Amino acid sequence: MNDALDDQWNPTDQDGSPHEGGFRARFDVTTERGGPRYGEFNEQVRLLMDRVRYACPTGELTDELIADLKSINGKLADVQIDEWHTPAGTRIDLPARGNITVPPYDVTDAGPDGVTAQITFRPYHLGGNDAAHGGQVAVAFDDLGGMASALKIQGVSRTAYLTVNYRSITPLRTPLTIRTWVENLDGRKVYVKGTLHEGDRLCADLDALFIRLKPGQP
Ligand SMILES: CCCCCCCCCC(=O)SCCNC(=O)CCNC(=O)[C@H](O)C(C)(C)COP(=O)(O)OP(=O)(O)OC[C@H]1O[C@@H](n2cnc3c(N)ncnc32)[C@H](O)[C@@H]1OP(=O)(O)O
Repeated sequence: MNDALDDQWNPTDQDGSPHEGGFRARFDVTTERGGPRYGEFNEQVRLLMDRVRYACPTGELTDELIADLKSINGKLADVQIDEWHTPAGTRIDLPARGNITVPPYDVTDAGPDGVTAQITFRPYHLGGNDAAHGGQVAVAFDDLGGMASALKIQGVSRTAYLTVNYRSITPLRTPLTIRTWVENLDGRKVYVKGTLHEGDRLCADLDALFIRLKPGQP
C-alpha cells in the first residue's frame, strides 16, 4: 500500500497512536507470532473440535475433560492480547492466516484480479449427513470475498450483504477450490462474486456487496 493510502485508511488518532477507532485497512502480518509450532497448535485445536463434534464421552470422561480444558484455558487467559497482535488472523504462513474460526484454506493465487484457494471443510464443519454446514461455506466466502475486495481497493471494507447459492452438496474432508473476485466497483460499493468447486462440480456460488469504509469507520 502506498503512503498516501496508508495515511487515509490508517489515520493517526489524537494520542498519536495509529489505527485507533477504525477497522484497520492494514495490520502487521507475521510468520513468527506464537512461535515456530503455532501451526501445530492450531491443528491440535482443530482436531479437538473434530473429536468433540463426534464424541460421546462417558460422564466420568466429561468430568476429566472439563478439568483438562480448565487448565488449558487458564494458561491462555494469561496471554490474552488485542486482535491486531494475535497470531490468529495474522500468520500468513498458516491455513486461513492461523484463524481457527475460519475453515482452513491455502491461498494459491491472490491479487487485484481475485483470490484462488484450496479449502477443506473439517469434520467439525458438519451440517448434516456428512456435508458441510451452509453457514461455514458462508464464512469461507465472507473471508475470501473480503480478501478479494481488500486486494482490489487496497483498503478495508465490510460486508453489506452476502448471498450464497448452494448448488450441490459440499463435502467434508475433501480439498475444494474456492475463488472470489471483484465483479464491479461503484464508488464505495465493491461487488464480489465467488465459486466453490469440487473438481468440475459447482458446490456453491457467491454474490456479495462490500462497502469500502471511511477513515475511522468501525
Ligand atoms: C486481507 C484480510 C481480509 C479479511 C477479510 C475479512 C472479511 C470479513 C468481513 C466481515 O465479516 S464484516 C462483518 C459483517 N458486516 C458488518 O458487520 C457490516 C454492518 N453494516 C455496516 O457497518 C454498514 O451498514 C455498512 C458499513 C455496510 C454500510 O454503511 P455506511 O454508512 O458506510 O454506508 P451507506 O449506508 O451510506 O451505504 C453506502 C452505499 O452502499 C449501499 N448499501 C449499503 N448497504 C447495502 C445493502 N445491504 N444492500 C445494498 N446496498 C447497500 C447504500 O445504498 C449506498 O449506496 P449509494 O452510494 O449508491 O447511495
